Amino acid sequence: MAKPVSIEVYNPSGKYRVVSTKSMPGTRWINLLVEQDCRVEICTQNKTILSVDDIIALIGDKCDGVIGQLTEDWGETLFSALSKAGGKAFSNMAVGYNNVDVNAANKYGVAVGNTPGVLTETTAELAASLSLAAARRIVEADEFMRAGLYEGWLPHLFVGNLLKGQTVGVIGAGRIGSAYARMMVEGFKMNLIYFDLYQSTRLEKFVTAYGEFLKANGEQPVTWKRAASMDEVLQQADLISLHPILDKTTYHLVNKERLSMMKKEAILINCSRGAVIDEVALVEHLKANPMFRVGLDVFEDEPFMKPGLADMKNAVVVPHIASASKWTREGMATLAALNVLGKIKGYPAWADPNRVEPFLNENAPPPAACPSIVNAKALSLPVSKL
Ligand SMILES: NC(=O)C1=CN([C@@H]2O[C@H](COP(=O)(O)OP(=O)(O)OC[C@H]3O[C@@H](n4cnc5c(N)ncnc54)[C@H](O)[C@@H]3O)[C@@H](O)[C@H]2O)C=CC1
Ligand SMILES: O=C(O)C(=O)CO
Repeated sequence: MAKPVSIEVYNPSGKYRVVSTKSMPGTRWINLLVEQDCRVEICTQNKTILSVDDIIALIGDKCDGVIGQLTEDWGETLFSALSKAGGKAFSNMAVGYNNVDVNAANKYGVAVGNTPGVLTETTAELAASLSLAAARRIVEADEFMRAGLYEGWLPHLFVGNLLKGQTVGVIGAGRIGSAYARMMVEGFKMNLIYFDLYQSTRLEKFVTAYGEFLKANGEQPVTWKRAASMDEVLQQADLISLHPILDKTTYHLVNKERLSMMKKEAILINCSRGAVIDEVALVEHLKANPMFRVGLDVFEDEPFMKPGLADMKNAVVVPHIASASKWTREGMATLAALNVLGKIKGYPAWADPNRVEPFLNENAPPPAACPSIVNAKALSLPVSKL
């Protein structure tokens, strides 16, 4: 028997019961649910990662939909419990949904939502921040200052890498990878090499146009290349940022062998999922190659780091904060709530989850649609017109 979990309730007499496994930023998401006759229950348990048992207790006997977090294990057990409680909708408050067994959700007819778009630039900005922090050794230099070790300017003090004119490599040039590529190309005049399963025509056009602009102004133009393999990116780039989804094909994509292909002074950034890198191999590589640097927002066994990583001066590490801006986190909460609400109300799935702006406009009611349902096709859900 699962233990009871503490909750906060909004609109106790609401017809539909929607549970959020965590308190989420902003109030718009709560208001939107309450206005549509939902009773909203928010888990207030003082525990960062809820177990499957905790969530079963939250779902209870009657639950129409759940908003959950990327730290939770949404598999057969939870979808079966949600379905038994009459639930038809779940949304991750995240764009990544590698914590969700979508096949299990399909089996129980539960729609699975995610939150694309609203975090694209925020996440890309953190990847860019880590790139600069690693290239210019900002964390090491900060620690040095605070330790009272600075005795005056020196020609060799904290010499790092200049990005201008170097090559940025992007693996996974989807929404976030493309946004990051544009920032680094335009902001730092870097050349681009990318690898993705699909061609990113818009990104290529952007770099071409910027290159022409630079040339017309008497500057060295930037260039782009779509690599035929990921290895080509690893071998040629000076700064590499990982932005694929995590699935079977991207698990340990960067392993010992691939690390050894990279330039000795390369920089590797990961704001996707920790398991895209073999973190044990990475620690060994950092030890053997002091000029190689990494910037990591995500880790293989979050919240833990593999032994030795915390001691590495050539690693900048932050706790999975890439989407952590106020506007983005409030928007993620809104999209997640609207995914669940839309399914409960029988609304169609939004036709283009890359264009979710209408749901984020606080001055107008959101469209009568679910912003992003990843298994809409598998469940044969109707699709809205834009
Ligand atoms: N650190 C953080 O806080 C955040 C992490 N993320 C992670 O970033 C991921 C990407 O997000 P979006 O850009 O919005 O998704 P997206 O779906 O637009 O982009 C993912 C890209 O990866 C490509 N891809 C898939 N398998 C690949 C492979 N084997 N090799 C190379 N490319 C491959 C896809 O074709 C796609 O273009 C999310 O799935 C999530 O895991 C997203 C937001 C915040
Ligand atoms: O959205 C995601 O996938 C995250 O990792 C957190 O924003």
